[in-house]
Amino acid sequence: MPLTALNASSAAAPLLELRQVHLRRGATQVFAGLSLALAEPRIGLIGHNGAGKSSLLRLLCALELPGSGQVLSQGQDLQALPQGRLRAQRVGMMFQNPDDQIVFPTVEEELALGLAPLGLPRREALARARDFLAGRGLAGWAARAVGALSQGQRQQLCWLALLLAGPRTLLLDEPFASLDLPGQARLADDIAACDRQVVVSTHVLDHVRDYGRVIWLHEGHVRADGPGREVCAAYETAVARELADARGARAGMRVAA
Ligand SMILES: Nc1ncnc2c1ncn2[C@@H]1O[C@H](COP(=O)(O)OP(=O)(O)OP(=O)(O)O)[C@@H](O)[C@H]1O
Repeated sequence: MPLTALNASSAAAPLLELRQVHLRRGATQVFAGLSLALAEPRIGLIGHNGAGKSSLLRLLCALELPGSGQVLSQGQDLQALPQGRLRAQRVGMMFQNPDDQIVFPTVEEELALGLAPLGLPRREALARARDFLAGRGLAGWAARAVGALSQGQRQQLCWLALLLAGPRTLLLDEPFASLDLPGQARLADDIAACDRQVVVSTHVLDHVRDYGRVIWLHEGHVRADGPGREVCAAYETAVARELADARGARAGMRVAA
């Protein structure tokens, strides 16, 4: 689906929506009444460590269930959708740690897993996986053992698996973290060319600065929400102020001592 169509359909119901969501993880109340409608084709998520970015992504693909409130996919409660095909076609996630995502021993098998919701015979799913790799100049990867890939290569595999599976919304949790510079550029190009909704959590603001929408989470609340350039600039200003205050406080303590 072209991005323009994504935009047009967003006028009806957002692809994903949180309504008054409360979420507790362990001893931490992560969200207390968070509401968000996610309709734009590209959305960035930024904020300090522990702000709630991963928790939000996990809610959006039903890996975490809210204590109260609702997570909706095109107006339907995500929890009420049967696990498997229907849910897999709506939303998929690329994890921060590839080892949380990869389950099969070889690259082609891992890629074929993403096609399982289509109900293809195993042989055909594997053939499609190989074709997909060949189309990206990676034919030699097909039979490679996942355990013999580097961290960055495993992260790349996770992205390829999600891309091949092709849900309507792709949730990417710090997807650039282990990639070398060419890998980061390739992923950025892939995201730019992708005809799906993509939500990216990152600490590298340049990866989302040009997005139409960036959400800055702070301690489980939305601190700013708007065009990427404005929200990233506001975040950078706040971080600079925090650093200056902390340095000032340390200098004050040294003078007092
Ligand atoms: N598995 C867990 N069990 C208990 N609490 C957790 C768990 N994972 C995260 N939390 C808590 O939930 C809160 C939000 O964490 P989350 O991982 O969503 O933040 P984040 O913004 O993705 O952080 P980072 O930038 O470090 O990845 C934090 O206070 C964290 O301590």
